Amino acid sequence: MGERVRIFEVGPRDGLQNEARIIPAAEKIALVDCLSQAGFDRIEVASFVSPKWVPQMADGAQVLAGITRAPGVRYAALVPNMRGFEGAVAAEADEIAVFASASEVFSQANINCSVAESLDRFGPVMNAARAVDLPVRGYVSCVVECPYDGAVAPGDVARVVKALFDMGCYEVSLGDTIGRATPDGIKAMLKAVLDVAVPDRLAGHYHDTGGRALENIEVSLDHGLRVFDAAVGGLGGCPYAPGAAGNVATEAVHARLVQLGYDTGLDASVLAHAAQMALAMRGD
Ligand SMILES: CC(C)(COP(=O)([O-])OP(=O)([O-])OC[C@H]1O[C@@H](n2cnc3c(N)ncnc32)[C@H](O)[C@@H]1OP(=O)([O-])[O-])[C@@H](O)C(=O)NCCC(=O)NCCSC(=O)C[C@@](C)(O)CC(=O)[O-]
Repeated sequence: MGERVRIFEVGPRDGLQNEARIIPAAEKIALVDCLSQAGFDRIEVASFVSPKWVPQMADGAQVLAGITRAPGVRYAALVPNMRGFEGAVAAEADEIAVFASASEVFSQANINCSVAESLDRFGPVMNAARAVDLPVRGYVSCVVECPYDGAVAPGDVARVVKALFDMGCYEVSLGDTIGRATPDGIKAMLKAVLDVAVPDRLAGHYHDTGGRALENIEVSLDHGLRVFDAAVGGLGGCPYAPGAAGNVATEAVHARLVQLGYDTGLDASVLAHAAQMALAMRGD
C-alpha cells in the first residue's frame, strides 16, 4: 500500500456555488450521499454566506439536515462571519472554514472588505469555534494570480497563511482561484509559505482553467503536501473570479495519485458514479 494522500471533496460547495441553474437541495443531498460512500473523510457541503451574494448556497441548512451522515466523514461548511458561524453550528456542520485572500482587490470583490478586515472578522469566529470544539480550516484565495490584479507576491500569501495558523486554523488550503498557476508559480509560492508553515498542515486547492492543476499537484507533492482539494466532475468556479473554470476533477486527481503510487482510500467506481451525477447536475 502506498503513502496516503487525502482528497478533500469540495464539489457540493465550491463546485455548485457557481452554477447558473438553482439546483434543488434534493439533488445536492443525493450527490453528497453518493460521495459519502466513496471513502472521503471530509466533504465540504455548504456555505453560510449572504444569499444575495451567492444564491446557490442559500439552502445550506437544508442540505446538512437532509444528508445521511456516514461514520468517519466530517461535513464542512464555509463561513465568512459570526452570522455564518451560527448558521453552520445550528445545521450541525462538523467543521467550518474561514476564507481570506492574498489579493486585496479579490478580497473586496469576494467578501466586500480588505484582507486585514477579513482577518479581524474571523477573530470572534475562531473564539466561538474553540468554545464548542469545532475544527476550523482556513482558505487563502489567489495564491499565485488574482483575476483583477495579476500576479500575487508569494510573501503576501505567506503572511495570510501565517495569520490563519496564528488564529487557530488546523489546516490552510492554498487556492489557485482562477486556475492559471504554472508549476513554477506554485513552487515560488510554496517556497515562501513553507517558511511559515509545515507541509502537512497545508492543502493544495487548484482550479484547472489552464489545464495544469495535476502538474501543480505533483509539484506540491514534491514539497511535502499530502492533502488536495478537488471537485467531482470538475465542477466549479468562483462567482467573484471571472473566467475561472472548475476545480480540478476528483476522479482525475485520484487516478494521477494512484498512478504515482499513492493510496487515496477512495473507491474509483463510486467516484465515477458521483462524477456522472455532477455532470448531469450542470447539464454537461
Ligand atoms: C461576507 C459578506 C456577507 C459581506 O457582505 P456585506 O454586504 O459587506 O455585509 P453586510 O454585513 O452588510 O451584509 C449584507 C447582507 O447580507 C446578510 N448577511 C451577512 N452575513 C451573512 C451570512 N453569513 N449569512 C446570511 N446572510 C448574511 C446581512 O444580514 C445583510 O442582509 P440585508 O440586511 O441586506 O438583508 C458577503 O460578501 C458574502 O456573503 N460573500 C460571500 C462570497 C462567497 O461566498 N464567495 C465564494 C466563496 S470563496 C471561494 O469560492 C474561494 C475558495 C474558498 O473556494 C478558495 C479559492 O478557490 O480561492
